[in-house]
Amino acid sequence: MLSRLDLQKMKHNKQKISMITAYDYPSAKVVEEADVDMILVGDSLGMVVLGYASTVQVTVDDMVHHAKAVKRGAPDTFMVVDMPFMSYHISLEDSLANAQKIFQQTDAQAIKIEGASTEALLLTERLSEAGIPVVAHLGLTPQSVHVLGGYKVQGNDSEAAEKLLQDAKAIAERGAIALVLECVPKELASIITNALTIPTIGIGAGINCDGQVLVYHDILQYGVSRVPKFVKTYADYNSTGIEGIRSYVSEVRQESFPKDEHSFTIKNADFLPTD
Ligand SMILES: Nc1nc(=O)c2c([nH]1)NC[C@@H]1CN(c3ccc(C(=O)N[C@@H](CCC(=O)O)C(=O)O)cc3)CN21
Ligand SMILES: CC(C)C(=O)C(=O)O
Ligand SMILES: [Mg+2]
Repeated sequence: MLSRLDLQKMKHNKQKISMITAYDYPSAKVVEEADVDMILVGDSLGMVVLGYASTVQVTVDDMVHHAKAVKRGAPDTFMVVDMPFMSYHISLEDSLANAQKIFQQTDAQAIKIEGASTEALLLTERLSEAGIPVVAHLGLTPQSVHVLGGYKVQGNDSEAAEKLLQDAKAIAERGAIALVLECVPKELASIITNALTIPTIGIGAGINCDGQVLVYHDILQYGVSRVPKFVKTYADYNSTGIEGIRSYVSEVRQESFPKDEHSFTIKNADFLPTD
């Protein structure tokens, strides 16, 4: 399994890091089989697999429940788990306890927190000191969607771009092992990537990040209807899945399923009860 040192080495050697989300046992098995470098149990699970309108409703218990299933499906892959909305902004004590719960109960390799707020910076330092690796997440931070006013590209003017760079440096200084950059112009993501010794993992942040992350269901077109501009889909599960299920339904109706090969036969017909 990857370690923090391997991540830095990969950046140094310009070896790109692949990351994908997974939310349950089967998706984790598929992802580990496909040899991805890192798994993210993202709080996007609230939208993608629970059907919420945003990630704001997701709880610590939701994250633990899903991450445990992911670990069972992908025991040998580096697993990062998102800390959900408001689980690290009430008090430092609560934040540490929530991080401990997620890290210990799920057997994760790192936790991820959004933003560079006072709380996020302090927590990153305290968790790193305590032995819990932290992945940072800047740019579009979906837990703040109601403050940002939508899922929009960030760092578009000189002031916002400068703040993003300073935030990235600050969170790296506090000990973050990697930085997810979401929906940032590729030129700015490139500058931030060059300014840091820790790897950047982009989602909608261009080719010059040290790695890329996408949502499992976006890559496979699985249960999602509209996908963001930065997504490339590599399979079409919606079509093949619906097609397969339609065939099943139709064969049940036509009595062409099940056939003998899907059925059991009794060894001695004398044992059959009479009605
Ligand atoms: N399925 C899925 N994929 C994701 O990548 C994802 C989620 N869900 N849920 C949590 C967040 C939300 N994300 C999103 C959602 C929408 C856009 C989006 O529609 N962006 C516009 C650009 C808007 C603008 O700046 O004008 C786009 O057209 O892509 C971006 C990120 C990323 N995350
Ligand atoms: C989109 C990625 C970076 C994420 O945080 C998530 O899936 O929750
Ligand atoms: Mg997330």
